[in-house]
Amino acid sequence: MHSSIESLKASTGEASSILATLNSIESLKASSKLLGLEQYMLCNNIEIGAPKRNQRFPDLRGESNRKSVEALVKNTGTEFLQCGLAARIYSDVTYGLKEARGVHDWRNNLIVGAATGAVLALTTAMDTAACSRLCPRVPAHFNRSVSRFSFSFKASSSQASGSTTQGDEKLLYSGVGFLGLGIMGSPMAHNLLKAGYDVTVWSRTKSKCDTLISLGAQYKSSPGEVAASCEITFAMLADPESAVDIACGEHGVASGMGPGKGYVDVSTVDGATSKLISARIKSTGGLFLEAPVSGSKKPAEDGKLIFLTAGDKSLYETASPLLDVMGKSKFYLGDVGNGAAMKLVVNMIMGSMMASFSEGLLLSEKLGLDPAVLVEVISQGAISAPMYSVKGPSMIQSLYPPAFPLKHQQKDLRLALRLAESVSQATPVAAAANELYKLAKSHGLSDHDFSAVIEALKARLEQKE
Ligand SMILES: NC(=O)C1=CN([C@@H]2O[C@H](COP(=O)(O)OP(=O)(O)OC[C@H]3O[C@@H](n4cnc5c(N)ncnc54)[C@H](OP(=O)(O)O)[C@@H]3O)[C@@H](O)[C@H]2O)C=CC1
Ligand SMILES: O=CCCC(=O)O
Repeated sequence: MHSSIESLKASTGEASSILATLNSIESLKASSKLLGLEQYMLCNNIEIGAPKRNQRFPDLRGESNRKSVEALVKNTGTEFLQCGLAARIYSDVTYGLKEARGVHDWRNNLIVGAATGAVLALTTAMDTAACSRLCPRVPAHFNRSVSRFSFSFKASSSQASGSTTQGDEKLLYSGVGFLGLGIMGSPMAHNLLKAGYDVTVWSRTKSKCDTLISLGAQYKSSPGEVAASCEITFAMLADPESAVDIACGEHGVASGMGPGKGYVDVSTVDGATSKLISARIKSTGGLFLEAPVSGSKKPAEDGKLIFLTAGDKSLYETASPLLDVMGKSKFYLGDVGNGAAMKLVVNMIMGSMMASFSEGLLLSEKLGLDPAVLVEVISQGAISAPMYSVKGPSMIQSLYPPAFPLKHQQKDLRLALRLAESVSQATPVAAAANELYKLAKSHGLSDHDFSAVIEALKARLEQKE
């Protein structure tokens, strides 16, 4: 009788200790869910666990910049929170067990270890499910999820061994295509590669792909093949003609598109061209986003472009992490055509500014003023713009290394003037500037930087003298 009472007491003690443990687990589950931290991070594309292989140690690769420092702070914060959560679970369950059982022995340690692991696994699984519900348009492999802790270790070991085998990391990357590796396309694709994405490239001139291939990019022999092998394909092409040809022509992007795929055209074209491409892409079941960029060669290299996007909002959301790798900001402007229009208005202003600046530099010289001092004066006043400080010194030396080719600036002015005409607005300043760029082209300056427009003015002045 006595022994059965003792064994009943013992089993009651065990039961209450298990109950206390379960209560601790429940309260911790609730508090971690209330915090919602992991879910917030997932839905905002903040890395959970260790950074991706190719994103680690940017300072060692000489790529340290504002973004890498931010990423470092975010990752450190995340890992700090995860450690904090584990520590709290451990201490709460230890306390609960000790209170319930009145002793602290190896059994407590065993139960505490199991409970901590179980709660972390459970909250991870619940967060993943919740985020899938909250972010339904983000494809599964963009969700940094599954077993984060085991992933962290796998990522670490692949970094440590320097292996190019991606293993589970492949789950996290989407195949990203990039077409058109000119002045802008090359650094943009390079930044995607550096960020760890699985990039496939194509350019009309195959040799333009060589550097990126040597850095790990894949190559396909047509735009259609790139689109077929990638979930999202970007294109950075010269003008409306090449943009249409590459998207809709034989072996073009559309031939490789289909449901679940997206095409993002970052070239500067007019709205009508963009709409035509959009219709063709959408006829395949794919999604389309126009996303012309503000910013030139250096911002492209630094990942500081400004995206002016319009089109399928869901593609905008899916592509956002990629845009964030290549740019410092992005605007979503609604229907296809609005991104193109915004870009053309911006470049119309820029073309006129550069023509006016050129006129001022030549006039200051003629008046016996030092144009270098003019550049300095401008840089300190209300009309200061980075463009004047960056281009002014080389213009004074008659040097025009191409960052933004003059032929593209003239193309943008031509398209902007047509756009203004479509709404019956007079644009006399832009029209005059356009004439100067046309003149510069006729002097063989198409492939020089657009600041070479000053040479057209010089030629005109010489003619008059
Ligand atoms: N440079 C700048 O500062 C900026 C440019 N832009 C815009 O970005 C786009 C690209 O500019 P950028 O990189 O400077 O120009 P580039 O002239 O350096 O590159 C143009 C790209 O288009 C490709 N291309 C040209 N014609 C054809 C064709 N018929 N068929 C297939 N491909 C073709 C070229 O291929 P390949 O070389 O392989 O032959 C190259 O990859 C333009 O629309 C421009 O207006 C926008 C913002 C800034
Ligand atoms: O389209 C070219 C834009 C260049 C720039 O924004 O500096």
